[in-house]
Amino acid sequence: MPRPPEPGGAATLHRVYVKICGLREPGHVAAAVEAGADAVGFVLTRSSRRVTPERARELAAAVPPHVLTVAVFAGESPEQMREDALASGVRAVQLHGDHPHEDFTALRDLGLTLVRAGAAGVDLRCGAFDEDLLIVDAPRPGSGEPWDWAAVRGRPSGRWMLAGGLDPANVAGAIAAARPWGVDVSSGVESAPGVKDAGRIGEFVAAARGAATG
Ligand SMILES: O=C(O)c1ccccc1NCC(=O)[C@H](O)[C@H](O)COP(=O)(O)O
Repeated sequence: MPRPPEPGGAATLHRVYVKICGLREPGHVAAAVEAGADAVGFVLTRSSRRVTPERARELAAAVPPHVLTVAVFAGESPEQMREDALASGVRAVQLHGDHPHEDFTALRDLGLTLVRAGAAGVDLRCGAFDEDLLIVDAPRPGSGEPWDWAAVRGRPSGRWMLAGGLDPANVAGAIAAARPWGVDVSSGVESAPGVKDAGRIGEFVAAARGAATG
């Protein structure tokens, strides 16, 4: 199973992992890859950013193996997620919201990287649901709404990404405030709701890479 790199130790400065989410166009996927993103996300759930599994497969096919391709779900059944994940050919699935531990267990045999995502009230231990990565997000995913990132500093453990209202201008400060292992963004790299912007994608990755976390 593909696994992302280990998080840095307590006193180790490490390269921040960067995921760009909600991509719908080949040019924006290429921009994310070119900028040096570690992961790209395709939303396969109810959203203005939704793509079909077939479209996700087309987009994922152009992504080199060192970049993780992620299908994002929220509330679908394990059967539906299995079907759509396999149809899209991604290497990771992200379960957003109130999915129970059993849903992760039901997907484990697919051999994909499992990502659990939720607001700061969820269990903040990465691996608590047998997932490989954790995203700590705003209450409304994909809304672009900032929240009190510093409030979670020191609380999540393992490979965890900060998300929710990040953009090229604030991501370095958010990293300094929360000290995450990685960051995830969607709205903050768009020029209009649901419309990605190649320039902002590049700026976001550069700003996140310019920050260090320990
Ligand atoms: O992006 C969406 O539209 C979405 C809809 C439903 C569930 C999850 C969704 N996105 C998940 C993500 O990983 C986003 O990148 C994350 O919520 C951050 O979004 P934003 O605040 O817009 O940067």
